[in-house]
Amino acid sequence: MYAVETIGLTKAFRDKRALDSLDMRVPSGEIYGLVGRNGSGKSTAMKIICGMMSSTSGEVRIQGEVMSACEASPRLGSLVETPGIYPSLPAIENMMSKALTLGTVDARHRCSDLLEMVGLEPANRRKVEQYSMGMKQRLGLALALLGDPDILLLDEPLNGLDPEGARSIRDLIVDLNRVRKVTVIISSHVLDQLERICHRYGVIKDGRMVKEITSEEMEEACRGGLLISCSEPDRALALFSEHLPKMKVSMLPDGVIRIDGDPDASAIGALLMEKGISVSDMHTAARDVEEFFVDLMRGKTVVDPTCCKGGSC
Ligand SMILES: Nc1ncnc2c1ncn2[C@@H]1O[C@H](COP(=O)(O)OP(=O)(O)OP(=O)(O)O)[C@@H](O)[C@H]1O
Repeated sequence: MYAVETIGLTKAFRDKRALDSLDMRVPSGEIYGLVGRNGSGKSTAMKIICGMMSSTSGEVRIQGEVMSACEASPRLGSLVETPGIYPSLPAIENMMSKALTLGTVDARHRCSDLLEMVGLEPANRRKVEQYSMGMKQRLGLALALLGDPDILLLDEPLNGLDPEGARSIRDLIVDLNRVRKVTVIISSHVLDQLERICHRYGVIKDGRMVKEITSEEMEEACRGGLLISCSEPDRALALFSEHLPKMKVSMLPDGVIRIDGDPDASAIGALLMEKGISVSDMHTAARDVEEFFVDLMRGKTVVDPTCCKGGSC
């Protein structure tokens, strides 16, 4: 059973399909990065999953249970768009207001604990309108955690944060996942931020899921391969196709041959020598992770189906 699953989720705004039969599967206990270019449908998916918006068709399941339109699961906390913050109140009063709505037991203690956990001072009487972007994000996170959710939905929580602020929010997310076993769905187009914390990624384009991929599969796909410059690249390419049928071999525009994955360089060198092809250069090179995602977001199929176990890549 998945923590969150969408099946054929579709959202049409007049002439625009923001989501087009989106299938998304988020296993329990993972940090899932929702990746896509601007306008690809990330926020729309988040809003429908957390019950802020209805879908045109399709299904959302939270922990296996089918959700009705605009129904908010009590097991889910969210930080999507501007959270329900009252700017003229201090953080603790904002927390108390939501705690009262939720009927939180021992509310003041719980609110103070959560504010401390996200790095805000519960006794600070400053109005939230005077807070920095990072402080508001922290408050939004504390509010999302008030119902003690199993699942946390965070739409661009690192937006506008300086490197230190982003790192502390990232640390907090990792901590919630590791210690409290909270499943986290986080959207961002700051790829290197996600790369540090996610177990799995869903890459969406034009409202459709292009690929769901684990971080291990991504590492494998980006591990790169062997780049070979030799005297007769065309003959070498034919040779590799014959002798290395399971390897993905391609010729780059400059005539360099690339063998993906982790081929045995010395055996390849020996094969070329045996066939009288001289090698001027041979080295391994990794594929850039950002480039990998950008290719996926553009809809390019960049993952070699032979590189992953189990066929899920
Ligand atoms: N209320 C709306 N009315 C009309 N079109 C909308 C509405 N909300 C979103 N859209 C359109 O749906 C598409 C998906 O938008 P969405 O905000 O979900 O994308 P996103 O991936 O979150 O983008 P970003 O990274 O810029 O936040 C966009 O083309 C957007 O213009």
